[in-house]
Amino acid sequence: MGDIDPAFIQSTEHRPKAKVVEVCEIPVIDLSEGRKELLISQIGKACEEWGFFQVINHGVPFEISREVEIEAKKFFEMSLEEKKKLKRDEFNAMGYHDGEHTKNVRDWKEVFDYLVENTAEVPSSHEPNDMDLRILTNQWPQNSPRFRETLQEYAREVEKLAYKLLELISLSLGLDAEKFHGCFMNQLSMVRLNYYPTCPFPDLALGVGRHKDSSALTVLAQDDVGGLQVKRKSDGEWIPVKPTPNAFIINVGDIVQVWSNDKYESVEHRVVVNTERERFSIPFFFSPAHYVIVKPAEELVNEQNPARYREYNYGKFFANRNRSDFKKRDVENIQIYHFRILD
Ligand SMILES: O=C(O)CCC(=O)C(=O)O
Ligand SMILES: [Fe+2]
Repeated sequence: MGDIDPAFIQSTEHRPKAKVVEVCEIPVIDLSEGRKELLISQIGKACEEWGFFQVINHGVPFEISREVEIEAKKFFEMSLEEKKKLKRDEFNAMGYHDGEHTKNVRDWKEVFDYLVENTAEVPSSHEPNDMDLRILTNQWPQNSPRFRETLQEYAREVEKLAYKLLELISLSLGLDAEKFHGCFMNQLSMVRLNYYPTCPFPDLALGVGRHKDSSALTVLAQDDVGGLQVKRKSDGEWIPVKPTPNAFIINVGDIVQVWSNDKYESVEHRVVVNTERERFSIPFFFSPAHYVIVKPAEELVNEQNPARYREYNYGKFFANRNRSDFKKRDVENIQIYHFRILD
């Protein structure tokens, strides 16, 4: 490859530094810990201090994770022509995509997205008064039943883990374990296969630009290459998340930030690429149904601690994001702070 397409170039302030210190500060939490109170406090502390943690002994069978990795690799090795048969578009956001923009700069990656439920209703448009709905549907490659079966099985397993984590997070906030479970009936949760090819310009481009996840929480599997960086809350430094074998990385998404009324923050993260090794990662975005109204939990709001967010409709937020993920636009896409009530 010769010159870099300018669409990929990050502005100077957002370019990755050539040298990053290899530190592993993100807490690692053992979910097989039998003392539940201890587990809840570890999770609460990690959510407060980092918005990120890793889990081990999480119950997702290793073989399933391994098989998904193999299927993901095979998928992205297919010709562009084959992959483009499953291309996602403005009407159906599920399938293959290689032109995603984060904050209006193109990401150095290819993705394949699928819903945990095979279909899901979403608003037809981001316009607040447009009540029309449409159906998103998974797109699967033909002649590859194994791909579909493996990915669906994986989604079911990770979903179980996501519910378990949501319970622990709710308990850590002093809320009922199942306080938010109802929001995930008709969920919009999806799994993304991320493929980051090697990049001849790793100092200019990013695999994914800095962003916060709009999910309630994200359960991410990464391979052993590394590249994910988290913005440390204490000083704004970008801290690499060192790959831990058989661990999942969990991060608080925008929805938990709002539900917790800012006790937990959806922290910015990004992915750096490199010249030597391609990388795969698989996030599961645990997200509610389109009709869910997201607002701070009433138990956490009082006169001393008033609600810090206006309520919003998750489906409209999703539709808005989706619109701007596709092409470079002149304005910043929708962000959770747009709903913040200013003091
Ligand atoms: O690849 C990764 O490690 C993280 C990807 C990510 O943040 C995302 O897809 O939202
Ligand atoms: Fe993310």
